[in-house]
Amino acid sequence: MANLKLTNVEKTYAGAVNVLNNINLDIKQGELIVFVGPSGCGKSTLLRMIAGLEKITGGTLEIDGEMVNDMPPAMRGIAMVFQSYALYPHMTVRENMSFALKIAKKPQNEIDEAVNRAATMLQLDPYLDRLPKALSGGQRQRVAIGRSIVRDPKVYLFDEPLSNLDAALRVATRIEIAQLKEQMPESTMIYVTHDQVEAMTLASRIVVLANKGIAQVGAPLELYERPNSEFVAQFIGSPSMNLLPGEIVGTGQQTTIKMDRGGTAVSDYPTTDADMGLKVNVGVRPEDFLETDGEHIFEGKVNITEALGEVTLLYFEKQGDGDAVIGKLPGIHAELRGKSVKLGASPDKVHVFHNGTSLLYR
Ligand SMILES: Nc1ncnc2c1ncn2[C@@H]1O[C@H](COP(=O)(O)OP(=O)(O)OP(=O)(O)O)[C@@H](O)[C@H]1O
Repeated sequence: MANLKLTNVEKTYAGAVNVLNNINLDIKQGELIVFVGPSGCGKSTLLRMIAGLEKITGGTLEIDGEMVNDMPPAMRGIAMVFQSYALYPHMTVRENMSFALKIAKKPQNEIDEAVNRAATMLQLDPYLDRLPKALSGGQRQRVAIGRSIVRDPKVYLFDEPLSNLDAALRVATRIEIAQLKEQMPESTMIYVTHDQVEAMTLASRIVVLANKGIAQVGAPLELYERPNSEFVAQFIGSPSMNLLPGEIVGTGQQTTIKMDRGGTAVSDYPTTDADMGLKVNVGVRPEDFLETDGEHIFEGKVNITEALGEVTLLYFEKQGDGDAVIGKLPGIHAELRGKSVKLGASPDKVHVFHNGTSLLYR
């Protein structure tokens, strides 16, 4: 099992298309690292460079201290699970899972043992003699994962493994992957996804990629609670964090912000005298808004309500050229539609950004 170290990794595709720069990342044995970011930011490119399927055009990749930039994929001890499963259609589940070990000329008893162990881990025992076409999408993906487990790789790479599954199967398979990780605490995994919930629930650390580089790396709740920029703040969490313009009018351990559209926000972000008058964006997650009669951060008319059962989403009438504000209140609040509502938030839930950067990370 393995530690990975990426130092100043860079990717420029043929034709001088530069897609990644200055990627510095230490991945420790046993971590499950999730790469997230907008479409086209280079998540798959980075994963494929680690796998050896794509040339690293600058910087170094080390696995357990050894530079592997020019090492062929098969020598890296890496197994990759693809979104498309890539199973052999004419082979049974057992044959699919045995294939790599057969090619490596392992003794039959060793192959059987590895396949049976992986099948049990993935609850595939009843399907070992079936062909892939006789399996559900979730079962096929489990076979694809099983095929990598039998090889006992140093590093598992997952490229959006659940994106071909329907919503219910996604959840079930996500939980299976979490359980699998628990059964293999020593294994290092890197996982690419578009799905927020997968990133939040599976990752030991999330790497947010944007603008050809790493925007922030941290534990899921660290990114949720202390995003370093408006970009990360709005990328992590759904619906996105609201950003509302204002000006700093009080500094110290707590910061007071006069909101451009009326009201006042108080944040636990500390500031100094030098910050007086600074133009900022106040960030509040929809779920952190509280209805208030007192001092409000935002006041607006509710255009639409969406009752999801446990919560109601409030979509406010758009004000100025900013994004429409969204609130998420516990319970059912259809009665708020068309009403004017005042919202506040606890100071520990009020984020403050200047020029896109969090005041905590200046
Ligand atoms: N072979 C290639 N030649 C040139 N450019 C490429 C090549 N492959 C990918 N790119 C470009 O590199 C960038 C990153 O692509 P990549 O597939 O890594 O992004 P991604 O974050 O995985 O995207 P998505 O979330 O949409 O899958 C894109 O702008 C893409 O057009």
